[in-house]
Amino acid sequence: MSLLELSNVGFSYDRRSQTLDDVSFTVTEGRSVGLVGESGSGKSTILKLMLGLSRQQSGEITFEGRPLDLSSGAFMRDYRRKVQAVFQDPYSSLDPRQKVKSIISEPLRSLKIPGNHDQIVAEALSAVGLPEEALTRYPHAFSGGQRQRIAIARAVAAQPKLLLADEAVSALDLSTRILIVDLFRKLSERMTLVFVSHDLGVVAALCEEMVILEKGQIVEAGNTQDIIANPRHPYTRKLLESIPRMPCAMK
Ligand SMILES: Nc1ncnc2c1ncn2[C@@H]1O[C@H](COP(=O)(O)OP(=O)(O)OP(=O)(O)O)[C@@H](O)[C@H]1O
Repeated sequence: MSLLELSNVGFSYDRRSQTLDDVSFTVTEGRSVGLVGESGSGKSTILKLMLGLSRQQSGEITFEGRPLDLSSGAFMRDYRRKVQAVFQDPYSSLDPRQKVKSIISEPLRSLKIPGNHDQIVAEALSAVGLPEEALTRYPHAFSGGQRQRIAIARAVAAQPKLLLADEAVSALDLSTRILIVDLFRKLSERMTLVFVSHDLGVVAALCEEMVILEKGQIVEAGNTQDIIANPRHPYTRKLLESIPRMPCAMK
């Protein structure tokens, strides 16, 4: 079943240059998708549109068959519950004045999610592999990798259907990156993952499908193994040649 679908999406920040041009792809429920491209190719812009933070100038984005209705508070509340995101920088994405328990439970409060929040937070913490003692500490007491685990726990606490990750392992050192990629892989068994990265190696190790973006246009999309085995576009071949060796070994 199609969970999220972009159809002929066009977007420009200044109307002089086209940031996204006729972008179409489908995120199928249960199938992890990697969005790959070099810096400036438009990956974060796609994510921004997917999150409803900006509106495309042409084309359509649908979730569960319904167009995103950014003007409807009720639609967006429901959407935010179902679609959560993790970003690149685990240092700036967590409020330093709040304890971990409050950080992870924030979406539960703001989205008015019913149930025992303490229990939901404990489950989210355990899902990301952090001990219970973490709840009473502040973000500064944690390493970059642990902070990213806290950000992931916050994103999964509301049990979203779709988890969007924007360069979520790029700021981490290599050994930590491998552990966090592994965590995303485990989570992708429970929810659909869209993983944005400039690193095709990480995406190839993690995602069942890939969308390759060059200068705001999709140049290739499909099953990851097929694309790796038989890249059709020169840009895909170029990205494949630049794969660092270690992330490939994670498979
Ligand atoms: N707020 C903005 N205002 C104007 N132009 C922008 C803005 N944000 C991004 N851009 C431009 O849009 C293009 C796509 O940027 P985007 O951040 O989506 O790419 P990206 O593939 O995610 O790159 P990176 O990995 O470096 O973030 C770039 O040319 C960028 O300079």
